[in-house]
Amino acid sequence: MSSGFLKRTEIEGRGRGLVASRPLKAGEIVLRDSPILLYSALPLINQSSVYCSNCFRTLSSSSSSSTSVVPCPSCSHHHVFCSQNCLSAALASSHSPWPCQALSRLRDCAPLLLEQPVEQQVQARFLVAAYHLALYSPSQFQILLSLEGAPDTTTAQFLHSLISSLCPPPSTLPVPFSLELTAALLAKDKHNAFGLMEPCSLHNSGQRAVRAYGIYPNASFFNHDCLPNACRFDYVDTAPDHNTDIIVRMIHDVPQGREICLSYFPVNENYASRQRRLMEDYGFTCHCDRCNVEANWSDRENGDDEDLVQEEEEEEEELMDEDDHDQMESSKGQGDTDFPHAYFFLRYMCDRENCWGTLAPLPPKDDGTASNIMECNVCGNLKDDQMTDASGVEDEHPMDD
Ligand SMILES: C[S@@+](CC[C@H](N)C(=O)[O-])C[C@H]1O[C@@H](n2cnc3c(N)ncnc32)[C@H](O)[C@@H]1O
Repeated sequence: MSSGFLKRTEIEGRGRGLVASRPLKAGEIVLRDSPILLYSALPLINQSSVYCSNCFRTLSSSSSSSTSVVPCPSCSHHHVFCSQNCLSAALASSHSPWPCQALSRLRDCAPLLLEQPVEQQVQARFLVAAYHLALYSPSQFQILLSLEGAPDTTTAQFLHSLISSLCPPPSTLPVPFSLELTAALLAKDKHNAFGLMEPCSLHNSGQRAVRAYGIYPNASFFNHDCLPNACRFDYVDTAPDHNTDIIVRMIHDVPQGREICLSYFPVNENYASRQRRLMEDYGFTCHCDRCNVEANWSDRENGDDEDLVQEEEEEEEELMDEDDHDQMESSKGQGDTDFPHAYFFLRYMCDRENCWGTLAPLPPKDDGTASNIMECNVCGNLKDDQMTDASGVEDEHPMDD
């Protein structure tokens, strides 16, 4: 991929990545990407459908309980749509006869699958969607196969045998249906899927679930950094069209040639939790600047002293606690180059309770000056950037160069 903003290149120890083709400004939109594949993140059987099965918009509470919701004529309440248009679009693509029947068979004839954690049921949904993509758009299926992710046939065995016995893809599949292919697909999904979150208002606790997952052909090349310089936004419920596109905006200025990275999860997690997650979910050890600093913190501050961690406190421990913040404060005195994240947290982390979203400025104004309005990529909150003056001129800060 090469655009006016980003160039794809090989990066030592990280595979392919995206670097700035020219100096990039805070707030600039560097990528707008449409999914090649979208699938629900809900269990196979869920009583009340909250989202349209085509566009994944939230069904309004009035429409979800009334006749204005349009059900699939074959599987009825299992797949409902926000409009006749969405139903027609789905019947001609993602919810055509084979995926509709395959999901029905998995729901009705695989009691063992329904006993598995939701994660595995969602993987079954992904496989149906991926095999359907092979039938429906072989070229996009090839793009999916070209993404990063090494197959693991052991973990794929259970789902592969279910699909081959209950709902094998039609013989017109352009690639041989095999355990190896199923394993490869699951690996692509694990390393590359982006979650489209449910609306913030559904949960006050800050624990937001994912409503759907998408595979985005260009955004899949962003590598991870625990102090990202860009973040992604989605507007599933508010965008008038292409509502499942994701938009990546710069958090702050970066020079030409700098790698552009996202954080694969909220930036407030502590070192031990981040490293665990990156290894388990993405198969790598992070050596970013923030990790290099935090690797030298004591075990206690990093949250990996098992004697101190009670089972029931685990979730809380995964977030940065007061000790971490004390470490930040003391390290800050050693110079900003040793510890840029105190500045990052202050300026770019949403301060709304339990949000933990990242803030990026709105796109620059027409005359090129930076916007002083910051938008949170989780709760959508807009706030004035205290560190940009009214004319859009920013304070000098350590993350620009
Ligand atoms: C979404 S893909 C990113 C693009 C990928 N590098 C590629 O070549 O297609 C995620 C995978 O990239 C690699 N990766 C991402 N960030 C990394 C980092 N900071 N250090 C090492 N590897 C990284 C890991 O293999 C991870 O599973």
